[in-house]
Amino acid sequence: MGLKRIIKKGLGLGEMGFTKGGGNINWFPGHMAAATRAIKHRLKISDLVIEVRDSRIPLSSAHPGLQPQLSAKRRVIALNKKDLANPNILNVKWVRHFDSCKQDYIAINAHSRSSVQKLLELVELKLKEVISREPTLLVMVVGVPNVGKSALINSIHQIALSRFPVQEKTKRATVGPLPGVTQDIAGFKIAHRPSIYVLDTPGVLVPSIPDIETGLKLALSGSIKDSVVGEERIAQYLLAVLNTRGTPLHWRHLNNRTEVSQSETENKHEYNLKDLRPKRRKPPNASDVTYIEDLVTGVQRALHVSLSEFDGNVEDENDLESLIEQQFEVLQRALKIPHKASEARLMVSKKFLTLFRTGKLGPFILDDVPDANSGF
Ligand SMILES: Nc1nc2c(ncn2[C@@H]2O[C@H](COP(=O)(O)OP(=O)(O)OP(=O)(O)O)[C@@H](O)[C@H]2O)c(=O)[nH]1
Repeated sequence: MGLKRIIKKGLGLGEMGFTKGGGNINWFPGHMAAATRAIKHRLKISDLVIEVRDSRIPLSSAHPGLQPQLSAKRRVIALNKKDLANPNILNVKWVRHFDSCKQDYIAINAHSRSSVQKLLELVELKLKEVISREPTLLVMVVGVPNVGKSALINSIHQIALSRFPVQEKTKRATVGPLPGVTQDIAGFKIAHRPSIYVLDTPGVLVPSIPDIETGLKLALSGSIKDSVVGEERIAQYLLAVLNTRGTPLHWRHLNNRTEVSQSETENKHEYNLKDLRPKRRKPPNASDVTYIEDLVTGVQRALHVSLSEFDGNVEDENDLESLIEQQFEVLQRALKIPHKASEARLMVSKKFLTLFRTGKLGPFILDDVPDANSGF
């Protein structure tokens, strides 16, 4: 298939931070090895683990190496960032998959209080149905980088404060999970009788990369730093995925607003796409929103036209490569990147990735649902 081949050929196997075939990655900082040992220790003393994964990559954001320890524990998989994942695929195919594995899971948005509350209800249910006499139960949050562990723990903290305001004075409760031994572990109290604490420090798992495509998916979702793989390769991969799935062919809903507001936006080349990130205090103003909407429409229109007019075969690696090359050029115009910019290709890649990662190009799930019984 064109996508698989282009990943190996066009994306420069071996030049990336991956070893051949995927394998270990050479960017893994030494201090994370110590962190992994600490996670194993905290896992031992926890009564339940919330394994956070990215809904866009429900399998690639798992950590196969730690799965034996995780599945030996009471575990709830929190498929976070559900707002960025295709709801039809998530709520039907993936739900069926996790059900068939008999694995407790819940799709959440870590920024949404009601969503996190539902997760906590499931956690309490799982703990209380088995343990009622323990005075203190511990819940640990783990996951690979950038899946939203801190966002989740912040939301849990807010909910904990509303349930047990006394925490406000002490901020954090130190709990002694083993009889007679007080451990220096801090958590937020979320339930009483038995007391349930969620540890305030998440366990950061090292992403596992069994093959190059998994590495690219992790990079696209932000679990591996862009600099390890290179923005251009990640953008190439994204274009390969979009084209082989025929996604741009669905972008027919294009209106004429881009032309209408072209003059308004032409002078705003310096607008920073970082401003797309949600801001609490200063939401983007109306003209910024219009600018982003026009940019998205322009990008979708450019990809729609280039794919629908393409007379090659996207399953053929050479054809797919030449289509992607053309698309880099049309994207440069759509993203209003000055033609002579020496770093144009890098700028195109960065802006295009930002649009995808913030969900502006629509919800997406990159992993395919595995065959029955192939694990989770
Ligand atoms: N759209 C969306 N973004 C989210 C969600 N949860 C977290 N994020 C964003 O994802 C990014 C990473 O979130 P963090 O909470 O820092 O992720 P983390 O797992 O703690 O990351 P590390 O500290 O690298 O291990 C941030 O920009 C969050 O705002 C979610 O449910 N939806």
